[in-house]
Amino acid sequence: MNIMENLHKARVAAKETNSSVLFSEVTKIGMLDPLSFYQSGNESYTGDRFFWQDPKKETVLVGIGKIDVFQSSHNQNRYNTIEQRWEKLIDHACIIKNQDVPGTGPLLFGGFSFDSAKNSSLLWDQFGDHLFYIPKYLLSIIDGQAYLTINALIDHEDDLSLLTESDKEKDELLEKALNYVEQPAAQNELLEQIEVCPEEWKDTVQSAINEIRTTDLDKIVLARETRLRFQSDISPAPVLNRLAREQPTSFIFCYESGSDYFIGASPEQLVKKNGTTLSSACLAGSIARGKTAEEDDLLGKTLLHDQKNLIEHQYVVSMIKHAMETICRKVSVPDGPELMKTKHIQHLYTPVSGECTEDISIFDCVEKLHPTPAMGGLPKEKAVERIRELEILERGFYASPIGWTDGKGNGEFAVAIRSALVQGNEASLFAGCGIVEDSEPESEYIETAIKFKPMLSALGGNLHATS
Ligand SMILES: C=C(O[C@H]1C=CC=C(C(=O)O)[C@@H]1O)C(=O)O
Ligand SMILES: [Mg+2]
Repeated sequence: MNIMENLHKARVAAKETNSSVLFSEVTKIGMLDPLSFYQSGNESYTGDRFFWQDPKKETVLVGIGKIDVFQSSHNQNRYNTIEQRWEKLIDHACIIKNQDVPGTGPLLFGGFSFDSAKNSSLLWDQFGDHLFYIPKYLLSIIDGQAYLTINALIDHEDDLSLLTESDKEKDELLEKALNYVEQPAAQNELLEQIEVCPEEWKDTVQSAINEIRTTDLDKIVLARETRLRFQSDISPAPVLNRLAREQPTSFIFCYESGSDYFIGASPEQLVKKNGTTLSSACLAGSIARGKTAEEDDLLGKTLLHDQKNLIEHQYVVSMIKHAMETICRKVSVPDGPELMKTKHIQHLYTPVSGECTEDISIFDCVEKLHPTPAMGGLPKEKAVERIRELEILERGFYASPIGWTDGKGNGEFAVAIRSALVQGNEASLFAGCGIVEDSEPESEYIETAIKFKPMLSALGGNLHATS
């Protein structure tokens, strides 16, 4: 069946179902630099793009344009609402592809705010409670092979020549990407760097420690903000470039919405779903990198045996293991943590895997897992409630699930830490840390200062002021 026949079929289906039908066509293409493709949308699609790269670079996704948006400022039942809307579209979708490769074809990309019960502020007004969109053009590089998807929503009255135009535009974007010559990024002077209320933050940490010692609260993650102001607007591509270079083992993401974008390099996976195979990661407990290999090694060994950090980590392992057991037939967790090292910091890390039952969706997994005690605390509800009351910043999408799912329900979500919200020439950076009984405000403060470094470095901020 050729494309026109398929489109015709989609239009008939739209009439029958009395709703728009998702049309998706995938083509295998030659290798393309994902950042060049991202840049090819500079002129026409700023505000409507996303970038995603997993640590192993098995899945690299670039979305340009959007054909449908799932967004709300407030929603009690957000995971289920999105899942149902996506399933309904997929059920009637008209998908043309030769091979069933995860991450190609119809795809929903986006994220949630940390806490849907927190009143949303002006800072995050472009994102809301949750924001997902289906890209118009999607470049997927899956296990080293590139694919280009065109998506469209077809109504029964649509003029099908619209798609011929999209096809032409796709070729123009590809052509631009292939000929893209990277210019050296112009120097963007940092004018101001403000740490938001550091002393108050330390006081809050101290009162949280007291609360942990005297109540049933075991752990709470408290975050703080650093605000940067530059001479001129901060473009996403050079920042992505630096993140990809400096944090190659992290999830690199950028999510544009209108005039703002949310960008980061997170070392933490929330969940990956491939068929019924699930994986998740426990990442909590931190120490600095050493200046020499010996010092680094010593710091790593210290972390692996430090009681405070092991307890901080163990709360995360127990919760994730338990959450996975509610949706999986089988869950595997190694006996003890290993080290995960990134450029600026090392963490205790325990991977978790499992086989879920057929009826479980990736949104069910996200709902069960978010927020883990690496982002919220323990007990979960109490910790989230206290974060809502104690923190002066608005987390928005910071420390929240961000990622993708495809038409088969495969997908992956990372936890959006080591991240910044960029608005014109300003950026808000966020970093938090797990407070437990034996925490000390000053060392937790230093830990958050280290966690700002990946974004400070990628944006060109001043590293010395916070180290
Ligand atoms: C909340 C953050 O880090 C979490 C992830 C790894 C280690 C953490 C810690 O040791 O406190 C945090 O739980 C952040 O980077 O903003
Ligand atoms: Mg910590």
